[in-house]
Amino acid sequence: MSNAATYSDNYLSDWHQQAVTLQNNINQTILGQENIIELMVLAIFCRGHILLEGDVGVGKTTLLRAAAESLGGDFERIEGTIDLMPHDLVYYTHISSDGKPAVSEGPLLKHGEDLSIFFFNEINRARPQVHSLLLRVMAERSVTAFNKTFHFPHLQVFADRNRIEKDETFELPAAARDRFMMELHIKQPKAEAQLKELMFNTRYYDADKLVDSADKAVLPFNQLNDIATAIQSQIHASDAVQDYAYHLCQALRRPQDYNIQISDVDSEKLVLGGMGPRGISYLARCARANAWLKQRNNVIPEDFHAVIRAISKHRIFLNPVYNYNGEAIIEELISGVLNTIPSP
Ligand SMILES: Nc1ncnc2c1ncn2[C@@H]1O[C@H](COP(=O)(O)OP(=O)(O)OP(=O)(O)O)[C@@H](O)[C@H]1O
Repeated sequence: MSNAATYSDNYLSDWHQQAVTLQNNINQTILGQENIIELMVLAIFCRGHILLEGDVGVGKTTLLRAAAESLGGDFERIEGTIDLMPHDLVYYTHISSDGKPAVSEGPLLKHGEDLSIFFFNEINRARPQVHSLLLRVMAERSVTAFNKTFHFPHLQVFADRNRIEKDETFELPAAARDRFMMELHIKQPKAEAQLKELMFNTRYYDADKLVDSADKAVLPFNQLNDIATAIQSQIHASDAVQDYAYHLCQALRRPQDYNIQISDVDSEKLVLGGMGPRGISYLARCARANAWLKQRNNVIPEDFHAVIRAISKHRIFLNPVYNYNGEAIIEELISGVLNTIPSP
């Protein structure tokens, strides 16, 4: 299959340049996370929500703030706490300057249609009632309050959660995790030079200053929906590539049908649930966006390989007997699938 074809449409190439600028901008702020940043850029151009998870102090919040600042539009941030209630996102009550009780629009409502990024820090510290409201907002980009429906057509939710601290937290249910296009796992950089840089370069000591140093609003955020639609309609997937992607998804769901062997695991009983239609369509959309970012007008198997982990891992549910080693097994399953399904 040829992967040399490049798209000719000016609209797509102008936007490609802007996507590269966005990517470089975030990379200049955050050290050693090139792969994660590339995936975030893909999610942004597919209009997908992102959940970031990692160890403590690895720069999750700083990365999400840097991405939000670079994107432009109005930005709102909320801290997940155990006492946060759904209405705290929608309105708050206070005593106004004339001494009377008053109700004002909360973080979700106050920016109207200009709300571009809703950043939910430590999402798993918030209660399930709050998660449910957020789910609706993520799925429908709207919320009903004061007898009226408010719309946020440009909204993208970025959330993070700490991988280590699980006390007094509320795990996100499967349905909530499925609404996130990608779940990204961030680790500290491995390279000695980068770790020394993070240790000794004062630039990285103050996250506020660091985020402030990035160029702001490098994209017209309110046109992202249009470019996302154009990418999906103009980047093609041949029948052979569609077959390939179909079998990737099937094999992740039913590895036994593809004779995929995983050490010490009964493949017949391994997977309880895999990617549903939302997940597989996210996979196809991100593969198209990846082809576009690599300046091709056709999708190739490598486009699926680039995004499959970020999209499928949080959608694969194992038989509980394998949960003790779940992460390693899912990784082995994905590698097994990629090695087994023949590329067209
Ligand atoms: N890869 C990185 N690039 C730039 N700065 C980093 C990086 N990793 C950590 N830092 C710096 O470390 C500090 C902590 O970062 P941050 O608060 O974003 O981490 P976190 O993962 O969100 O922490 P927590 O787990 O407590 O929520 C900040 O000053 C940030 O600038």
